[in-house]
Amino acid sequence: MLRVGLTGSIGMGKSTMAKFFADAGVPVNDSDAVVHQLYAGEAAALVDAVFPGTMKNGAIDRQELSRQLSSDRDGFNKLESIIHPLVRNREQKFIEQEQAKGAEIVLLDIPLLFETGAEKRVDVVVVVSCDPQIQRQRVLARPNMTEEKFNMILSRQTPDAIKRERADYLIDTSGPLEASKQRVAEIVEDLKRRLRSGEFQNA
Ligand SMILES: CC(C)(COP(=O)(O)OP(=O)(O)OC[C@H]1O[C@@H](n2cnc3c(N)ncnc32)[C@H](O)[C@@H]1O)[C@@H](O)C(=O)NCCC(=O)NCCS
Ligand SMILES: Nc1ncnc2c1ncn2[C@@H]1O[C@H](COP(=O)(O)OP(=O)(O)OP(=O)(O)O)[C@@H](O)[C@H]1O
Repeated sequence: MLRVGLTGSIGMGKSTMAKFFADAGVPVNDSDAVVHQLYAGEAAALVDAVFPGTMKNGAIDRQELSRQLSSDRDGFNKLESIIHPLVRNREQKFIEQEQAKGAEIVLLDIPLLFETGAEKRVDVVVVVSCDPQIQRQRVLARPNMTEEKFNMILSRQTPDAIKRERADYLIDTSGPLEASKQRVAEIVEDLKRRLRSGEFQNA
């Protein structure tokens, strides 16, 4: 089973591209979505123990958590040490389930693919990128987003230029959605062709 890692900096269009892969029939595991599910379940009490007052009605309030992170120098490190092992666990379960179903290709949407060494767990890396001005506009247009939060998140991510260099496939989302969708279809076709040709012997 071919493991394709999808990554990209904040607002580059990663989630939108992951949906296009799913539309093309590729099962997707979305790490950001897993984090959000964990906050509404098993991770809520664990996070609230370290960031008191972030749990509201049994679920983590991400806005309150972001607020606390902005004034805690070591906050992200503490949070990531709780969350990342749980996310990794969910990813492993997803892989096992898809393997049991006989999937040929799976897409692992991993925002911190390069930062956490997840590159080693995948056979192919797809990077989603766009013009930095477009990225900025998209992100700042989101509700509850501030310049400070955008910068805080960006500072924890590998720069886009380095991601681009390390990509096996690049999707530039600066243009229309339809063009990005076409690019995803092209990548899926190319991966299937390479699989058929026996290029991924160990996958
Ligand atoms: C900081 C939090 C509260 C902000 O929540 P919010 O709903 O506003 O944003 P969302 O989760 O959709 O993330 C926005 C963007 O920031 C990126 N991002 C999130 N956490 C991190 C991080 N620790 N380091 C770098 N980038 C991150 C996401 O991949 C996404 O591109 C939330 O992202 C969080 O709890 N992050 C810690 C968990 C984590 O490391 N997630 C990354 C993927 S496993
Ligand atoms: N060609 C395009 N490709 C992808 N997204 C586009 C394109 N044109 C416009 N957009 C818009 O840009 C936004 C990208 O958001 P999306 O949630 O996919 O990014 P993301 O990289 O997953 O963000 P985050 O990392 O913060 O989760 C969406 O609102 C999407 O509709």
